Amino acid sequence: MAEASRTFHTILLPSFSHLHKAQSPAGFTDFPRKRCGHRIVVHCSVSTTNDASRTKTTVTQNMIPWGCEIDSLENASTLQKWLSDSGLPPQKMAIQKVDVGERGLVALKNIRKGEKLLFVPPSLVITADSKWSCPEAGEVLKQCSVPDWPLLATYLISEASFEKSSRWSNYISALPRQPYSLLYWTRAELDRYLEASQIRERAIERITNVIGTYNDLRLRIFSKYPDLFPEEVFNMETFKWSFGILFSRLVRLPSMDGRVALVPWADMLNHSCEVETFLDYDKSSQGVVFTTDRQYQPGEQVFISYGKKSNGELLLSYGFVPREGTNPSDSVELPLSLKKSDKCYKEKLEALRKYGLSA
Ligand SMILES: C[S@@+](CC[C@H](N)C(=O)[O-])C[C@H]1O[C@@H](n2cnc3c(N)ncnc32)[C@H](O)[C@@H]1O
Repeated sequence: MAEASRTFHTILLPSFSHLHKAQSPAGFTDFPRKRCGHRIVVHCSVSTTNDASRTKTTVTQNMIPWGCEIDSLENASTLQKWLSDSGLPPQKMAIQKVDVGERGLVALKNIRKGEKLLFVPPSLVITADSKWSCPEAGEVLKQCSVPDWPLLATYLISEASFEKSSRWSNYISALPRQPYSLLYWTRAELDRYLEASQIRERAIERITNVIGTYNDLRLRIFSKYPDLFPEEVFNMETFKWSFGILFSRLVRLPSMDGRVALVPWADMLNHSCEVETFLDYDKSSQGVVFTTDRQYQPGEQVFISYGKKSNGELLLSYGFVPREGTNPSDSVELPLSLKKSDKCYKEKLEALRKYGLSA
């Protein structure tokens, strides 16, 4: 979440361009053309065919056959049980329906200001080094030096397609089937609702980047290994989903050298503009934690900060806008231009520089 989406531009695009140059990556052809069995296949057509090695699920266009409704608690208790069975220590919070953000973490007990909460162990955190249910697919991406963002997007789809045989199945079942994201907005909606906003251009750029990233992966990798990356599973629709999940849930952990990670449980925390605390890896307790900057009574929703972002930036990455007048970090970008032919060019330039602006 916090700050992670900024890295999409700075990390993904420059390093991904090297994939273009890598016509024949080292070891590229050495991988066995092996099929990873028992995965769900996403069909965007009406079909009822059965295949011995794969469970085929027919879905209507634009529907992802995993996850749950964004406002549903249907898989929340299974997620909580799986997390505690897998090493999450007893928590002072639980997933509940909330007024701000559909689902969120709510205090079960008194929580003091300055208390460390969560303690999600590294074994429950998804990073670019997580083990693949289909190790051959992971090997191919690593050999091709695919950067973290597209690697994680592909990993998430791959694990989702393995359903119960993936170790993350309880986590993925509790993820929204369609995250709130500008990636799902049509061009007409962007033009209409973001008409006067700089965010419109950034949203179009982001959508273009996601489409470009998927097309690059398809061209350079998926088409060469169709058994590992079948198009019924790895397609534009599933990538829109996985990037929507990453934009709205990925965190950058400063104490882990800025690594990006999906942190189950911690990613149920919603954002408040009033709160200053954020998630990080705590070396002493060896888990992802945050330290409360206020006290909470039982029944109160607990928040973190996704960063000091404007309403537009929150909409761009997380698909929501805080209530009007509640975001002290809100700002708008005003493009300024100064012509050299302007009679007061020097004075205006000086005035701009004084406030840290350039012409
Ligand atoms: C990291 S997830 C938090 C958990 C999420 N509410 C859920 O049910 O899965 C981030 C998403 O939560 C929602 N969200 C977080 N903070 C919010 C807020 N202050 N107001 C409205 N929605 C919020 C947005 O949909 C955002 O994309």
